[in-house]
Parts: sequence; C-alpha cells; structure tokens
Amino acid sequence: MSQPKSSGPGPGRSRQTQIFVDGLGGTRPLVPVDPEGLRKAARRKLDAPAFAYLAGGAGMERTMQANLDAFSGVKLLPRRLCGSASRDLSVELFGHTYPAPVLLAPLGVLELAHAEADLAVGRAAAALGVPFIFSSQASEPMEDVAAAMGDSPRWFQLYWGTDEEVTRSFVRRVEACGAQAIVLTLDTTLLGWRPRDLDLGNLPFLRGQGLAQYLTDAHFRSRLDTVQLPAGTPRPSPALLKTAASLAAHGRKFGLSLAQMRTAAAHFTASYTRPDLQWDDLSRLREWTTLPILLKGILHPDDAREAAQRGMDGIIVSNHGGRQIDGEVGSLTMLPRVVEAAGDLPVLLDSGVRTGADVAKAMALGARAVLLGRPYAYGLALAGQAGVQEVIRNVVAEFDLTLGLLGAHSARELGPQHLA
Ligand SMILES: Cc1cc2nc3c(=O)[nH]c(=O)nc-3n(C[C@H](O)[C@H](O)[C@H](O)COP(=O)(O)O)c2cc1C
Ligand SMILES: O=C(O)C(=O)c1ccccc1
Repeated sequence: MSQPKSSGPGPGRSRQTQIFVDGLGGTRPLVPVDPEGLRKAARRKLDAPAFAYLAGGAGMERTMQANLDAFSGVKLLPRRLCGSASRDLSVELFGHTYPAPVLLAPLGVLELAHAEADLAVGRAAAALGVPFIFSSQASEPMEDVAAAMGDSPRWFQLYWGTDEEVTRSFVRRVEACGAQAIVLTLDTTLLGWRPRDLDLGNLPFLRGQGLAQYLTDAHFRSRLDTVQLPAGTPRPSPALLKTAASLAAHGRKFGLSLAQMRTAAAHFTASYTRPDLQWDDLSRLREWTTLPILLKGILHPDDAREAAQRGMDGIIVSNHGGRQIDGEVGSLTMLPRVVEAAGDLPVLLDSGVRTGADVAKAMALGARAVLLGRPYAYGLALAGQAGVQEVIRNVVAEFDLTLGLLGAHSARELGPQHLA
C-alpha cells in the first residue's frame, strides 16, 4: 500500500510536526487551522458583499447549522493495539486513484475571494494531486484552469440551462479539457432565498462575475447580438456606474462590449437553469458523453435508486452547503440511507465538512470521498494558492491522524466498526 507522494496532501505527523517546529522559530501557520478561526479571518479580509455571498446560506441558515450538527452527532469509536505507523489515504474512483478522499467542491465566483480565483485553486489542487471540480459559474474559463493544472485531475460541474446548445457545448469543452467526470447539480434549479445577499441587493452574476464559462462559449456568445434586453433604462447613479464598470471590465477580459455584457448577464439569468428538468432528460446527457456522470444534491434514497436505474455513475449527497432550502435535512444525516439505496454506485458527500475527523465520519458512514467547500475559499481569500494548499493539507493531515488513532491502516477500510 503506497503512501501519497511527498508532493501530495501529506501524512499528518509531518504536517503537525512542521507546524510545531515552525512555531519554535516564531512562525505561525499561514491560515488559521481552526475552522471557525479560518472563517472569521476571511470575514475580516473580505468586503461585505463578497463575504456574504461566499459564507451565506438560505433563510436563517438553519440547514447550514444542521450540516454541522449532523457531524457533531456522529461519534467515532477507536480500537487499540491494532494501528499502523503509516496510513494509506488513497481512494479509487472511476478507475482513477486519488491521494486522499478529498476533492475540491465546485464553487462559483471565486474572484470574490481572490483575483487569481480558479487559477490559484487549480494550481493548489495540482500541487497536491487533489481533484478540483470546476464550476459552471467559475471566474476563469475551464480551458485556462485545465492548462494551469497540467495533468492533474479535474472534474466539471454542470448546470443544465434552458439554452441546451450551451449545455451541450459545455460538455464538449469539458471532454476536451481532460475532465475525469461530470457532476450534474440538481439542487439549484432556482436560486435559494439568501438574506445576506438580499439585504445587500447583491447578485454577482448581474455584475458580470462568475460567467467565465459562458462568456468564452461560442454558442453563448452567438446569442449576445440577438437576445433583447428588457425595456426600461434605470437612471444613472453611482451604484449603476460601478456595476457598469464591473461589466465593462469583464467584457474587456473576454472581448465583449458593455452592451454585450449587459445582454450576457440578462441571458445568463434567464437561461442558466431549468426548474423543470426531469429524469428523462438525463438520457440526453448520457448520450452526449462517456464520462462518468454524478448527480449532486441527492438527499432522498429514492432519488439515489432512480439515479442508478437511469445509468448514472455516482451520487453526491449534498444540500449545497445549506444555501438552497432553509430547513432541509443535514447532508450527513441522509448519507447512510442514500448509500444503502445507491447499491454499487459510489456515493460522495459534501456540506459541512470542516475537519479531518469529519472526513473520517463520512467515510465510516459509507461515503467514498468528500468535497471540501467554503474552507478552501477562505484559504484562497487569505493567502491565494498557498492558502488553499494549506487548508487542504490541514484537513488531510487531521484525517491521517484520525485514521491512525482509530487503529485503521487505510482510508478504504473505514466503516461502521469505527462508529459508536
Ligand atoms: C460561494 C459558493 C458557490 C457555490 N457554487 C456552486 C456551483 O457553482 N456549483 C455547485 O454545484 N455548487 C456550488 N456550491 C456548493 C458547493 O459545491 C458545495 O456543495 C458546498 O459548498 C458544500 O458545503 P460547505 O461549503 O458547507 O462545505 C457553492 C457553494 C458556495 C459556498
Ligand atoms: O451560489 C451558488 O451556490 C450557486 O451555485 C449558484 C449558481 C448559479 C446561480 C446562482 C447560484
């Protein structure tokens, strides 16, 4: 059993030792190790609208809390005198071996956190061999991020829009980018009710942010001279001028005029999602690509069964980090029943994963891997690529230590025997 390469996320002891040795010389970690400290440091660093969008959730954020509570409610149960000096953290998914059971979740609009956005995250993921799931709402085009990552693993998250030519075009581009899987997100057919953004009246897409996949898509661009803007021109105000400046800046980056950018923001808003997408539609995606398809946002076991019957390849149990329905069930709470219903399909999980011990809990409950969400965006905000790398290293280091302390030799052997 092989350990991850030294360039990989790394075994826990060395990371922990490194932090303490650095501390002897007065050097502190680049970003807070404590998850709540990490969030607070990002809040101090970011402007209010950026932090609201990245950190916020739906309604009173009760589902965000439920995600954390679900992890708190699961208790690990270690065994003694059966441990190992080193652990094998690797996992296999769809014929690929990854160094640890951790992927980077698709997060839109990363330019809110850092100017280098998805490029910095891609480089961090590549440095560690951890797969990065590119978002449909990315700030940098998939081709550029893929180029920045070399041969390192990348997946792609798809939103299925009403302009199906664009959706189909994304799938072609994804294949050309060397993605190893497509993740179809099903829980954002409508934008959730998010008071933090509503109170600031801020939706990044209307400012041209988070549209890089669309603005570089030939099919999407072909619409920009034909789609009509809604009538009625608002009176100029300082805020509107700021919005125009943001649209114009994004237009310059992607070779589009301000008028085209206004149309792009309107066309995106009108077409990015299909609230009436049905199970039968999945057969078209299945025909378009031979890549593994995972459905993200599954919570009900019957939906997992349906996914298996429809020829899907995997499931991501998720409630979108509590950003969609306030009051929906915590993601980890549904994991065991979804795993049971999914049969042979690999089940991954996100929403509320904050620590290495959380990774161990999800795997003990049957997840094959987890997606890390907001924590890496906070690392990005604080220290760019290096901040993202450090957040991943810390989570993986704690996971490795947790395995060792549980008496497990490998990530794969985690199971109900490790739960109280
Ligand atoms: C700022 C932000 C943007 C997101 N954008 C997307 C997206 O474009 N596509 C998607 O499938 N999920 C998106 N998500 C959801 C994440 O992929 C993931 O499900 C969630 O962040 C996990 O919860 P956690 O942040 O509590 O770990 C986004 C989440 C955040 C916080
Ligand atoms: O912010 C999100 O969580 C997200 O995924 C999204 C994507 C497209 C439109 C609005 C929100």
